[in-house]
Amino acid sequence: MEQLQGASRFNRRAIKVEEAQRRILHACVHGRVEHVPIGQAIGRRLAASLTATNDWPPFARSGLDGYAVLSADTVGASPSQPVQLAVIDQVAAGELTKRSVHTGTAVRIMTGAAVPEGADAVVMLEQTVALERDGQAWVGIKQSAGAGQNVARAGQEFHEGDAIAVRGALVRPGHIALLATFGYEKVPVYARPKVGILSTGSELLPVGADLAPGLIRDSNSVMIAALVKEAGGEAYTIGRITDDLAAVREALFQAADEYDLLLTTGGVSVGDYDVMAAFMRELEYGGEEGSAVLTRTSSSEDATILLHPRTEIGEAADAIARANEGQGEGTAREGQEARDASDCTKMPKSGAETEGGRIGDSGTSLLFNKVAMRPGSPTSAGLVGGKPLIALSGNPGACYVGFELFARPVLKRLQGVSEAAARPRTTTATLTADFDKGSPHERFVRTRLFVKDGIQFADPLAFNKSSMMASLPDSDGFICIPAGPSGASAGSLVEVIVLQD
Ligand SMILES: Nc1nc2c(c(=O)[nH]1)N[C@H]1C(S)=C(S)[C@@H](COP(=O)(O)OP(=O)(O)OC[C@H]3O[C@@H](n4cnc5c(N)ncnc54)[C@H](O)[C@@H]3O)O[C@H]1N2
Ligand code: MOO
Repeated sequence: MEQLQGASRFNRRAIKVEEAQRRILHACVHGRVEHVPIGQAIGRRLAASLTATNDWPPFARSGLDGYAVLSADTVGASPSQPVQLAVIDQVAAGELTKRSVHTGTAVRIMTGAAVPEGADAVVMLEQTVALERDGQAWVGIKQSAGAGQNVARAGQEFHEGDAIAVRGALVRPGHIALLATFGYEKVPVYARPKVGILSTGSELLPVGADLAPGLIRDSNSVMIAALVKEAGGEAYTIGRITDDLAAVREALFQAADEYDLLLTTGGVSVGDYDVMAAFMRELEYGGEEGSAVLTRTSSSEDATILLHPRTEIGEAADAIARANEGQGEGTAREGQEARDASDCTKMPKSGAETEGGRIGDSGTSLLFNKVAMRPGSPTSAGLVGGKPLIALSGNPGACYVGFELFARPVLKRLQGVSEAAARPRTTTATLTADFDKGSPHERFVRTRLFVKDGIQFADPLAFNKSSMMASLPDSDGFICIPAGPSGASAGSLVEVIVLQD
C-alpha cells in the first residue's frame, strides 16, 4: 500500500464552524427540481411559487341546506308570522337551476350548490317550515335574512393569479388541498438529493461479516445513510474506497457525475493512509501534483522542502515547524490548533477563489480542510465536478457531529430551505453538571434533554469521546460549548443543537 507522505498534511488552517457552514452553504444554492404527482408532494418544498388558476369559489355557493331567497322578501319574518314564498325549484350540489329567484319565490338548495340567479341569501332549513298550497310547495321563512347570508360569493377567497404558496414553502396537507383545488396534478418540488456515501479504511468489514483481528464493521456508512434519509435525501452506500489516491480520485469524480452530494467517512486526518486528506490537498493545490506539495526527507535535520508555487513562504515555514513539533494528542497540538483557529480570516487560496461557486459549475476546489471544533476537527469539504463533497471523520462521534453541522444543512439547502434556516436548529437549556472541555475549541457534547418544572435541562452523556458510540442512540442534541479556555458550569444556560425527532 502506497504511503501518502508529505509534511503538507500538517499545513491545514482551522476555520470556525460558522465560517465552514457559510462556505459550504454558499457553494450549493439550488437543488434539482422535479414534478411529482400531487399525492407525493407532502413534506417536500415547492420549487416554484404557485398561483390560483381560477377564482375561488368559482361560483356563488350555498353554505347550508335551506332556501335561496331574496333577503328583502324576508324583512319582518318571525316564527309567529313566517313570510310565505312559493318554492319554484330545487338544486343539489353539482346541479344548476335554470330558474331565477324573484320577489315572492324561493329555491330549495343543498350545501355546496350554486346559488340561483336573483337570490342573495340562503335561509337554513331549521328556520323554515314546509307548506303546501293548492298542491304547490311553499315555504314559511321564520327569521329575516341579511344580504349575503350563508352564501360564499365567487372569488371570496382567491382571485385568479393570487399567490397560493411561495417557492421554498414546505408542502403541508393544507397546501395539498389548495393545489388540488387549482388543478395542480403535478407539483414542482425540489428533488430528494441523491447522496453517495463512501467509507475509507482497510480495517472496515461489511456489516454481515464475522469479526477478524484488527478489523471492525463499517458502521458509519449505514449511520450516515440513516441520517441522510432522515434529512430527506436518498442514500446510496457505494462501499469502501481503497487507500490508493488515483483510485479515490476516480471514484469521487465518477460519484460526482451521479450524485448531488458526496459524503465520505474516515481517512481525513494526518495518518500515513489518510487518503481523503491527500485528495483534499489535491483540491487545495489544484492538481495531482498537489499531493506532494511539501515533502521532506525522513531526517528532520536536513529536511528537503519542495514548495508548491502557490504556497506562501510563511505558511511553509509554519508547516515545517509544525511537522517538526509532531502532531500528537496533547497540549502542543491543542496550542497549535488554537493558533490556527485564531487565524480564521486567512482562507486557503483556492477556497477563497471558489466563493460564489454553484452546483452545476464544473468547479473543483477546496472549501476547508480543518474546523476549530471538537470532535471532528479534521472534517473537510470541497467541490468535485461542481458537487459538494464533505469528508467526515472516521470516528463515529465526530462523523455524527460533522453530519449535523455541515451535511444536514447542505441537504436542507438542496431541498429549498433558506440559508439561514438550513443551519442547525438550536434551543437553550440549563446544564445539569460541570463540563470541562480541556480544549480551546468550540466543543459539541452529546446530551439528553429533559424538562422539569417547566425548565429544560441538558444532561451531558457519558461515553462522549469522538471514538465512542454508546451514547449516540440516547443523544437528543449536542451542547455547544463556545471556544475558549474553560468549559461550562452546572446551572449555566447553554445552547444545544437539537437532533431530529
Ligand atoms: N497524529 C494525529 N492523529 C490524529 C489526529 C491528529 O490531529 N493528529 N486527529 C485525530 C482526530 S481528532 C480524529 S477525529 C481522527 C480522525 O481520523 P480520520 O477521520 O482520518 O478517520 P480514520 O483514521 O480513518 O478512523 C478513525 C477511527 O474511526 C474508525 N472508523 C473509520 N471509519 C469507520 C467506519 N466507517 N465505521 C466505523 N468506524 C470507523 C477507525 O477504525 C478509527 O478507529 O484522527 C485522530 N488522529
Ligand atoms: O476532533 Mo477528533 O474528531 O477529536 O475526535
